[in-house]
Amino acid sequence: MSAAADRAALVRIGASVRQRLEVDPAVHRVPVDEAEVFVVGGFLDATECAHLIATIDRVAQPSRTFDPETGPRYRTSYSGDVDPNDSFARMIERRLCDLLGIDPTWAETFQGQRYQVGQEFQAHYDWFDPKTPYGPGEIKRGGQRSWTAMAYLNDMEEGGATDFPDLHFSVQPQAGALLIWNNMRPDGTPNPKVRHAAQPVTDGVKYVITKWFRTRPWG
Ligand SMILES: O=C(O)CCC(=O)C(=O)O
Ligand SMILES: [Fe+2]
Repeated sequence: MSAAADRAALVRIGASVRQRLEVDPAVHRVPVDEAEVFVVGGFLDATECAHLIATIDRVAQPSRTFDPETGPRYRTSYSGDVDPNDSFARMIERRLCDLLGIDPTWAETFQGQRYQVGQEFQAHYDWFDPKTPYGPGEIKRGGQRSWTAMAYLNDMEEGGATDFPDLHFSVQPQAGALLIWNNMRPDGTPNPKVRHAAQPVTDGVKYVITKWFRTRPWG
């Protein structure tokens, strides 16, 4: 797959998801100019959040990152992949993929993540940099990460926000809310403005579940 073909595919997936989300009355666009960010309140109900939290507690291990250069404090949360054959996870996956209009085979397995007091995920991009040692391999295996969808599984009154420093906004976790953003610009190139961080948790435990969509079938 050539870089140009991938870029054209990223333009297409950017446009198709944008058009679908913009006409969905449950979806709200975050008013920022330099990136496409959407929120959906109540995407998951309380029972679904509780079920996913229990799943994360079963699979969570100290988080890893792709980049071996990152320091020890870079991603201190615990995370783990949700069993892709779990029927409950598949039901949530179908709902999410239907919302975005992307086939589930184009997305990575759900990753659950848990942050205890003091834990964080420092500022990063979800898109792959082809200049890193792991970038070309990932891009070969399903292509660039196009959209990210992340659901909060519990409320946090303070601490643990998802912060987009270059877009000047942050989102405080609310149980069941879904945050969706395009990692690319509409022209299919990586968006330098979508850098984001999970700020340190100051009280309680934060749980999220994330799905990263690619450019073509993954895996
Ligand atoms: O936990 C958050 O608020 C952000 C998580 C994140 O950036 C990711 O999973 O890629
Ligand atoms: Fe991220």
